[in-house]
Amino acid sequence: MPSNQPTDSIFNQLDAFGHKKVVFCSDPETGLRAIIAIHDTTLGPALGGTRFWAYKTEQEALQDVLRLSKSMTYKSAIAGLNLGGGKAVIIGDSRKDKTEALLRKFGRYIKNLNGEFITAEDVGTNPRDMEYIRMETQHVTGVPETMGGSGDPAPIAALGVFMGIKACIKELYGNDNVTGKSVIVQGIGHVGEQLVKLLREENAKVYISDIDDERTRQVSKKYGAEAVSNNSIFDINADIYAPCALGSTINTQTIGKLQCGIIAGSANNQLQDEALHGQMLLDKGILFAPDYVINAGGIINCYSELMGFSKKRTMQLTENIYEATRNVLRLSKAEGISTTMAANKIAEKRIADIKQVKSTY
Ligand SMILES: NC(=O)c1ccc[n+]([C@@H]2O[C@H](COP(=O)([O-])OP(=O)(O)OC[C@H]3O[C@@H](n4cnc5c(N)ncnc54)[C@H](O)[C@@H]3O)[C@@H](O)[C@H]2O)c1
Repeated sequence: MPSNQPTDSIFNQLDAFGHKKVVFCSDPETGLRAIIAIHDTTLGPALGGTRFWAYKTEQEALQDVLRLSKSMTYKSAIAGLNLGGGKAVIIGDSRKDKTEALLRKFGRYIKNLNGEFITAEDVGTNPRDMEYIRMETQHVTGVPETMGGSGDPAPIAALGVFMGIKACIKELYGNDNVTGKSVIVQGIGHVGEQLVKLLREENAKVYISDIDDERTRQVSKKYGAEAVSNNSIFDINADIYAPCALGSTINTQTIGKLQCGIIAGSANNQLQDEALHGQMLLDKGILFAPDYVINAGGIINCYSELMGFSKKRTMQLTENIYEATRNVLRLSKAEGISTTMAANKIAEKRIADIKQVKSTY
């Protein structure tokens, strides 16, 4: 690394994360400002969602897309998919700045990558948005069922998280029964709401919190979940904390407050510092289901769509998250390492093995 570069130099950041390619998309006419990050394509094309978010700074957007795309590499690897890792962020307020022209222009940028990057929904985007992108490029999944796609991946993502929760319960309690367990679901958007539904169907006690008060009221009423304020969630004595909003909610401050035995949710990059906070959770005896292991249902849905969608196969692959989580927990226990380190080891081994396979022509 050149020594005369500031530590926040873009190139230094790319080197630190090990990215293959990062594309900056700027189109003043539509207002598009986006970053597409392709982390690794050893296992296949880089697939990852497009997040539409009002980042405070460009630096924050870059950090997010670099972190998220790297975890997509690991997510697909551990789920056994033939996909690499990528992600995109569009900078803006999804409720105000989203237009057909902006999304289609973004689609043109994806088209120019010739299949090296394939996208899908993420926070701030939905199947309708994918439909616009689809008008410009075929390299998009999660398009509506009416257009031959698999639709919203959120229910499958929630099923995967539910399987991860069950695997953790099995580890702590000896059986994987959710009934009677108490769960805090933070963020009741596309995935969070579906998770609340699955938990309530098996009679878990569910607490919910969201920055959107109206939505909290609706979901609370619909499923019989108890609404709590976002400020007080770490004061609640629940068995499980399921972060389903944005990343970095697990940090030195919140770990100090957490009273649960299990953390398992859908949000990407839940640990503010993977090594430090993974170890802190291990030391405190909190079982952490690595986010990218248990939230792989969404990517599995997208992968199925690329392979010719089969609901049955998608469900089977998603249910396998139970066993994938169990494998991570076993390795963590056997080697006395954090669950994130254990998951990374399993994912990195698969990538290294397949790189070796692909070295022969
Ligand atoms: N949608 C998928 O298929 C999928 C798949 C895998 C992982 N994920 C991840 O799961 C998380 C949720 O995804 P989603 O599709 O449900 O997004 P979403 O935008 O539908 O929902 C996010 C919810 O979190 C709420 N929220 C935002 N900040 C909050 C805060 N500080 N505290 C409490 N609530 C807050 C929002 O109001 C919203 O209701 C994201 O991190 C996403 O990357 C989603």
